[in-house]
Amino acid sequence: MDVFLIGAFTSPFGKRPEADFKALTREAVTGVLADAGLDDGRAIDTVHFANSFMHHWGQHLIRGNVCLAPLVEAGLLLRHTPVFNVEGACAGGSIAFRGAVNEVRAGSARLALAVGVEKLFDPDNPTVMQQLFDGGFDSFDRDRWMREYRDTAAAAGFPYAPGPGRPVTMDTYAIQAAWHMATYGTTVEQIAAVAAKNHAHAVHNPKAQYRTAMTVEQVLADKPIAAPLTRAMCAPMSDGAAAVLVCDGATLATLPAVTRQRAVRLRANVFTGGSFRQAEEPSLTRPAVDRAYAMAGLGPEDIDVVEVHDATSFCEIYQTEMLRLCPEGGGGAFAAAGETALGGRVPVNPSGGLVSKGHPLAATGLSMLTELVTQLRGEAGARQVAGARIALQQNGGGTLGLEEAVCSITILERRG
Ligand SMILES: CC(=O)CC(=O)SCCNC(=O)CCNC(=O)[C@H](O)C(C)(C)COP(=O)(O)OP(=O)(O)OC[C@H]1O[C@@H](n2cnc3c(N)ncnc32)[C@H](O)[C@@H]1OP(=O)(O)O
Repeated sequence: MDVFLIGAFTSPFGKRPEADFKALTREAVTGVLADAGLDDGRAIDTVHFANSFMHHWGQHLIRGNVCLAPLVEAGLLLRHTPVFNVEGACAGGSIAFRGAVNEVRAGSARLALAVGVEKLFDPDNPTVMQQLFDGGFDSFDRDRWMREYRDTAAAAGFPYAPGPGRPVTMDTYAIQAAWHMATYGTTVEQIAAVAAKNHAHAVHNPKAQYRTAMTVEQVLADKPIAAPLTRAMCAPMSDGAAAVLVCDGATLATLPAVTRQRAVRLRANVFTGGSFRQAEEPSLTRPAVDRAYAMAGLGPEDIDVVEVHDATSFCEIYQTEMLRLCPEGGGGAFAAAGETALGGRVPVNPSGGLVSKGHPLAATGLSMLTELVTQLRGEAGARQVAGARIALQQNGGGTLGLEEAVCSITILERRG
């Protein structure tokens, strides 16, 4: 059954101590309804709600129900609308999207909403991310997995040394970056070129957390986080929310003409799950994207615009390889040659990516979809990819060993 994205919305991302979870949820839901041209959400049959960190702020269970209750009270959603709470770290929003899509496909909903809401920035506890991942990683035997890459990384001149002031996520990506440099000859300048490209893209994204262009030299000179990564190559701590509304073809036919015209078709949605053996295999992205290409009857050469999970700028290099947009090991040179910049062969992260746009975990996957829907509608203004018809999202979540625990690939197509 065809599934259509009829609304997509992302709140401004950033350090937003003024906005609590309910306020961010309201922003996302009212925003997506307005985007879809709906006066209210009373026709929504089901809501899938993603969050990872609300426990830190005192809300452990039924997180979405609590955040959505004021909207039910205000008459924006029907009483008794079911809410499904999901958690998938940085891919939580994509998991919520999958839930909404599956309900439409199964016929249990005609109109389904996916929402992701997150608050990471705590002025009273700036190391909250570090604490969460450190606790979780103990049970994943992190050191055993890091050892697999550590020797190669050391040979590249970047021996792993645990340090304060950063979460272990940045360490795992630093080690992978060093391994890539040693194995393929990728340079730190190429990683910095990816960061500089995304910071330049974010200048044109009014919702982005950081909208200041940076040169390669400025990126390299920024605060060291975990060698070879500097701060300007790392996703920041962010608050924000995003939402996507999906429906079936029969429902689409009943909606206002402007909503129908701006609707985007889902061509493929594939997930893969992590294992403890990832260090011995290609990333989760490779099997996921191969299935997605087969499902859509498309290949990498058909993709016009991409949003990838650049938790660090190194990740973008690796993911462009795993998505088959360039040869394995060639991601650094591909980016440095401008192929992934706006105006290049296949623009990647026109939104600015996680590094500049921000990375409020559970909202991230849905914000990527918002960007791609905006691009396919031709509404992205100064960051528009000319003639974009097919778009691809890659969103990773959590970490098992050294790679993600969840990978989501979504392919979207412009209608008409
Ligand atoms: C495993 C998965 O599930 C997959 C994943 O995605 S893992 C990723 C999950 N996210 C993370 O782990 C977050 C990683 N990032 C961090 O922990 C921190 O941002 C950091 C350690 C990299 C830097 O922390 P810090 O040094 O304390 O910097 P911070 O105080 O936040 O920022 C200071 C200034 O630097 C600048 N800055 C920070 N990050 C920046 C960035 N990415 N780009 C540009 N400028 C930046 C800003 O001017 C900022 O000023 P504001 O406070 O006004 O925003």
